Amino acid sequence: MVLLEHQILDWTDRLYLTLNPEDQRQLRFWPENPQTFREMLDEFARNSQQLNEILLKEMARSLGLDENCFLDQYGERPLVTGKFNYYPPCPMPDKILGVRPHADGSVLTILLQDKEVEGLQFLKDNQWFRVPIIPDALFVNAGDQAEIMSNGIFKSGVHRVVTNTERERISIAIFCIPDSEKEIKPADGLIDETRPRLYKTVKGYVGLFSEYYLQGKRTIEGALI
Ligand SMILES: O=C(O)CCC(=O)C(=O)O
Ligand SMILES: [Fe+2]
Repeated sequence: MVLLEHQILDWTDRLYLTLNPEDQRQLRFWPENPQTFREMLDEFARNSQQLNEILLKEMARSLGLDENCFLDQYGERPLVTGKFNYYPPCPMPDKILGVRPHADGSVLTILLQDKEVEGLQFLKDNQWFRVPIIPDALFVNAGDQAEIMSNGIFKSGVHRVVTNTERERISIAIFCIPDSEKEIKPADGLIDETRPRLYKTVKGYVGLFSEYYLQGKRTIEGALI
């Protein structure tokens, strides 16, 4: 998205499609070619939502919480968006990134990586670590809203995508996002004297994302108490 005149662009082309709620789908933007695309994407969306549910229940249980504790925060009409990323070969990979460092604004992101070309890296202890390719495996990462709900236990990792001069790369990211009308906050069971509440109650969180991203800031900083 180009929101500012002098914005630094990422080396990527993207297609965003809203997958859920179904009545929000804008089918005119859904490719008709190949013919199986729409049906396959519909199935992928449904399976991704199921995976999101299973993972959130297990995440809650792993912290000794009621299994629906995180899932209940999604509200009536959770949003699922699919982001199709295309990174063309880049003549100057040391000067520009495919995606600049950021953390996702979702609760969970389910990523299908390119089967052959690496590019995704995560930041840990001030060092970038490559995410290896495991063909057909899904890579799942916690986003800012998982960090908020878990009062900082599940960290929303900072990541970036590097480009290369030789080969194009593709990936599909599915972002699982609560209803924008629903308030998100740290689970009560995760707050006590030894672990004080770290985050405010937020609403419509992903709406804040672009503004922070363009300023090179982390959105979650705005949610800290
Ligand atoms: O292309 C990738 O591997 C990841 C892209 C990403 O981080 C994003 O779309 O938020
Ligand atoms: Fe991301």
